[in-house]
Amino acid sequence: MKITEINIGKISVPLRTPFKTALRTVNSVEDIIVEIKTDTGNIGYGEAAPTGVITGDTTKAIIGAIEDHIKKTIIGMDIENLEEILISLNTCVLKNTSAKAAVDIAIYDLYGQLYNAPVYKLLGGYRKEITTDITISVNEPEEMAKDSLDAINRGYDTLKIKVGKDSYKDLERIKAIRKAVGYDINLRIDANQGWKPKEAVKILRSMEDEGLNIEFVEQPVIAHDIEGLKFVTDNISIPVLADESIFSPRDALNILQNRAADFINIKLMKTGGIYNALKICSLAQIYGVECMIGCMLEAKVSVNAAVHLACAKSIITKIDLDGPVLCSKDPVNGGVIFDNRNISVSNEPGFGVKSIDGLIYI
Ligand SMILES: C[C@H](N)C(=O)N[C@H](CCC(=O)O)C(=O)O
Ligand SMILES: [Mg+2]
Repeated sequence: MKITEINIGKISVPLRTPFKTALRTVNSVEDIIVEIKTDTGNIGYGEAAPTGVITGDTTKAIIGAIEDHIKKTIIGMDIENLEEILISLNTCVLKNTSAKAAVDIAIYDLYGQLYNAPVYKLLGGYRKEITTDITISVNEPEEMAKDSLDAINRGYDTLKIKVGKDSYKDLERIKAIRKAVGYDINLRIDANQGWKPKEAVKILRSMEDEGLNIEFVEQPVIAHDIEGLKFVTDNISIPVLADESIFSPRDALNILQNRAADFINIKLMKTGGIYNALKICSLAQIYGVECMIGCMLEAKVSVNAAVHLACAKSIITKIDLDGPVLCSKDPVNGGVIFDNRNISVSNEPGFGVKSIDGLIYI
């Protein structure tokens, strides 16, 4: 099964409500779709999210990396030689993890089709169903409490609450949400780098003192400040999850060796796809550190791949794959099935994506 063609397209999917974090406000998913064709007539699909503020990857940079570097490197290669393709993909251009993720996902899709097996089975086949949380955007406390109740009415029992913007309001935000939802609902918080280390410790200790029962805090401080991250981890009881601080397996190893965080958030857009995500899973397993699988604002093509990875690996114990359910519609035909918070894989070969509505080729 040889790669003959790589096509690039765009999708635009409006969100149900604006997505707001300490880093950005977004109204729609505007992602790049990669379609890889082979001499056997098989098609593999991948997706890249241009989350410039986190990955540095803009729409044009993603297209440029694929057009100028990746295409000429992997066209003609045989899907049977998975390792060779993925090493070539990862070395033909530095960084550009979102472009690499889209291509890596399409390659794994084809690899599954080649062996007529769903990817989660090829990678470990640990389970067939997972349960995702849902994100509550950062807003005024009352609005966040209302959004939290709406999410519970949609069937979610774990809320990932965005904080870190106008941080003097963060304690009030969590108090308002806890009061509204009660103590049977699981609350995790994500500051998206919004706090300074000492500020983070102060805010999180007051949440502890108020008995707000937070499952974990995600990325309290700026991504490059690993010492600051460790300071927070060492000075609060709430577990700390590293997100923007970890892109590569090397980043993960550094955090693991320094015990700078309690958990790791793996996102395919940061790792450059499944190939490097698997290495992070292995490192985390060695250190006994559980992982979350997360996503950017992504539709179901790349989230589909993340679901397969999560179903394959036991070290992934926390799921934040709510991209598709934040969207007002699902343009992807085939693939994993979302039933509110429950997501299940099917036995279709590869990732099972059949077609994508509204795909505009560029
Ligand atoms: C969508 C997901 N639940 C999430 O919150 N991801 C963010 C980054 C998303 C973005 O800005 O596109 C995160 O975990 O930091
Ligand atoms: Mg995060």
